[in-house]
Amino acid sequence: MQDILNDIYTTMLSRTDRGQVANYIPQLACVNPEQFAITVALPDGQVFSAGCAETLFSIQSISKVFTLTIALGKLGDAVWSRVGREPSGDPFNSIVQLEHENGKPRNPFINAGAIAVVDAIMMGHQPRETLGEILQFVRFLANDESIGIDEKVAQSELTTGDRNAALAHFMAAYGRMKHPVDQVLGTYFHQCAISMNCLQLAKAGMFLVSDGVNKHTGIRVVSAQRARRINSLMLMCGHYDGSGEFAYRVGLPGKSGVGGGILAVAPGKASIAVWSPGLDSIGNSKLGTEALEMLVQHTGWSIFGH
Ligand SMILES: NC(=O)CC[C@H](N)C(=O)O
Repeated sequence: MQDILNDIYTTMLSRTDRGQVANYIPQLACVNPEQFAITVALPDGQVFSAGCAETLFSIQSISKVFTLTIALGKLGDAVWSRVGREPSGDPFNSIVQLEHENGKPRNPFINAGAIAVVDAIMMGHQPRETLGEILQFVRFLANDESIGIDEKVAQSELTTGDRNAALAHFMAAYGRMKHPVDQVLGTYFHQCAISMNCLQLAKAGMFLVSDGVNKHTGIRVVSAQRARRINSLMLMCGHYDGSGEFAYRVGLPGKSGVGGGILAVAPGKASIAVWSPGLDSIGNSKLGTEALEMLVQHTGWSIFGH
């Protein structure tokens, strides 16, 4: 495995077109696009990495996997009265479907859906408490108490977050927000600003590899059925309007973020985190996707076969 990762790393180093860093969040625009990291965590406890796997980055929308998991734990199937489970085929920050579909977001991974999920898990609490809960859950998943929030990134998004504010207010107009919009948005921006490295992220994904049990800690996080369902949502919706392309090229459940990270799950085999800040036109990590494509070619881990 180490040889495969070294090979991927060397290939990625040679790439000249690395995509564009997200520039609509000024703090993310400052990140050096030359960086690349990959970590593969196996259920037997082995962890392999190449590149700067200990460098922290903004997990952004990857956090939506963790908040969905919390929401399912708190609300069970009632989550699905707040968000749907279908791919949107539209960009992550799109508003168009909301008007046609009664203010109900298509899925929990587009921005509107993730904002609705945060509103659902707040349950009358203040943003600080909800954020504490999210952070605690991520630390528990990764078995790492050092994980925190990059306040600069959160503030940067807060001051440029008109688009997300529009989504939240639009949903509120349909009576779909139970908490003040500014509180929900503040919580959402901070959850997206969680900083992790590839090592931590791969470990946090372990519970989705082995039917809901994190084999590194031996703790059951969710039921096997729930893990399977989260994986299928990641496969269908985790890369927005690029989900079909990602399934075609990589064939694994995956969730991307505009910080350039991707968490991918090879059920029964491995949890994989990749990071390269440059994005493709859809907002998914360009080299991250390429690296995962190489990895499945070498390992045969695609859920669709070799
Ligand atoms: N795709 C993403 O990672 C988007 C998350 C980002 N925080 C936003 O709301 O725009």
